[in-house]
Amino acid sequence: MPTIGIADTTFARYNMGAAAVDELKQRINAKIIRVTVPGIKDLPVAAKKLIEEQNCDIVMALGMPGAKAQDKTCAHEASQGIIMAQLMTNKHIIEVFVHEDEGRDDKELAFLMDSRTREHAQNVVKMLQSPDQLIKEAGTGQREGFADAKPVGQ
Ligand SMILES: Cc1nc2c(=O)[nH]c(=O)nc-2n(C[C@H](O)[C@H](O)[C@H](O)CO)c1C
Repeated sequence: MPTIGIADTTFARYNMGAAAVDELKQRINAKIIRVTVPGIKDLPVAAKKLIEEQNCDIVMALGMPGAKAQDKTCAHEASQGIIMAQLMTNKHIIEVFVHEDEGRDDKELAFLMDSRTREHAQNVVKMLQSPDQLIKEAGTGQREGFADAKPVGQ
């Protein structure tokens, strides 16, 4: 049975961790370990600890960069930390960020935070259980949250 780590934040305006746990529980028999940290810059070490101290096979790092310029910088820094944590542990940390200004209003933002989280949870299940399914989907313009893009040149 795989162990899946979920790290989310209190800064986010939607309970992304709850959505991830709910989606995973419907789709896979796994041990799920969840932690919540204040913000996205706290996610890299939270994910690394889930892997190294809690033996997680894969981690979802869930967060919401705000709309201000300093939030965008913060998101870039957090992403770099998450990539570094992946390279240090040789495990995937699926970064699920929804920028606050991706939604036209609160309703669309909530929809996007829920749907992107759930679709990435489905990706995690595929990565663990059926990586061949991802190969079948290669180049098909998959997008998490909003509608998929159309593939070109085939
Ligand atoms: C400027 C800023 N922006 C965000 C953000 O957009 N999203 C988020 O989740 N957290 C933000 N934070 C908080 C940091 O990620 C972090 O929690 C604190 O610096 C404490 O380590 C900060 C400081």
